[in-house]
Amino acid sequence: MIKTDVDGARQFIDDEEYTKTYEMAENAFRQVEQASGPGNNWLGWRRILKEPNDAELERIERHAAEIRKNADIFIICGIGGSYTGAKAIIESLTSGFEGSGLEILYAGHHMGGRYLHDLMEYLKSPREDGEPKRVYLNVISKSGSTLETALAFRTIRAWMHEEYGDEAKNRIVATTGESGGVLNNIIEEEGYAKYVIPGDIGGRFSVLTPVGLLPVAVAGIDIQTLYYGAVAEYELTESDPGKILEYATIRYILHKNGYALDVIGSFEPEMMGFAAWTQQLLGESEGKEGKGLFPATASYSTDLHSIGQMIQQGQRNMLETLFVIEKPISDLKITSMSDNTDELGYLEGKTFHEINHSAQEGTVQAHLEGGVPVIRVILEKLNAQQIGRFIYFYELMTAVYVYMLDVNPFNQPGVENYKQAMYRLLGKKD
Ligand SMILES: O=P(O)(O)OC[C@H]1O[C@H](O)[C@H](O)[C@@H](O)[C@@H]1O
Repeated sequence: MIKTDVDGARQFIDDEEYTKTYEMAENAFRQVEQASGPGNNWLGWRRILKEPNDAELERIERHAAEIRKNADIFIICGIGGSYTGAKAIIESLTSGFEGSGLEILYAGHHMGGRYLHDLMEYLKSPREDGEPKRVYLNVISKSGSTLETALAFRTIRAWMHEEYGDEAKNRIVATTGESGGVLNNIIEEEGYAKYVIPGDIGGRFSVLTPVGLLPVAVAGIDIQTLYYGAVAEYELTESDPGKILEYATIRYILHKNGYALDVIGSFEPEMMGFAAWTQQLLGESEGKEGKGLFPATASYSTDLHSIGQMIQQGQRNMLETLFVIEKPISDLKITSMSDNTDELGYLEGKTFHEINHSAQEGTVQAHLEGGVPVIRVILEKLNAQQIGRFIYFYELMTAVYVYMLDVNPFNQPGVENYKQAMYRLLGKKD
């Protein structure tokens, strides 16, 4: 179960307003449950947990094991919902310092030429033993036409075909919509392996489809445990959505009362990928029709030394969401020393977890005193099961809360505007 601690936000909310608004949250949940709200053909993220596709999970596991055996580098080529979730899971559950074994790299998430140039140089450079690097590529795009992803894919696959010849087609895997889109034409022509993103699941809700599951399995994470964690949270919240409704109610009231920003962060750097994932999930879902809380992110305690000042004493229009991990991720202790020149002797014997926890508690106290409502979303442990639960928890909370705003959570019409202007400048026909 994902737990929440909303005491730090409730003190900013009137009881009567809370009770009245909670009924709205119940109605919004019913809209999700009965598929009766706007965008009701985009609820596949619930369907896949109600009826898990074990055959697909097994296919992904088999394929990932083969890639892990043969690859030096696995490139995740996608943007937005087509990479944020996989990146968040991988960063939360694997160490960044493995140093050997399979390396996971990212492409197609921006159009910086230097990054892609340097990535290509790195791919082309030999391994330490002088052998060429064995590169695998997973291009992920629901529409199959997103420019950032398509350009990086063109660059990398052209090189892979040159480098590996016919073998390239066994090293390139495509994850896209069932049909249509340029990517499907390429897959057909080249014979790449394909995974389908179901038509009723939008990008930012797609992490528990092959979009996220294949890269995560390639990273060595147990996707069965992850997936069934989400299933367990789905089942729990179907019969008891109380925590979700409480959270959505509070967010709705704060929004209505003029709050403009939700600063989403964690004292665990491992959770910052999820701050980015949540940022897209909430931002593209609620930021329409002049509504929505801007989802900002803050990484603690790092950012206490920069925007912490603003959170404490800037304009009073922000709430804060903290992702908390209850059980220590590490038991690393403060180093004992014979002298106390650095004056840190008073911390000897304590773990970093204890100190980080005190920093968190102190920050929450200070922010509450400074007038910032704080919501804590709590995972018991940092493991695949809890991460699966966390993903569904946020997907459902987002849908419920955005229905309360009387907004369709599942489209993103505003994203098209920059694309049209950009394509005009680039001289794209039609
Ligand atoms: O998977 P794709 O079709 O390439 O889309 C990738 C991303 O870009 C779009 O512009 C949307 O704003 C996002 O919601 C989406 O996740």
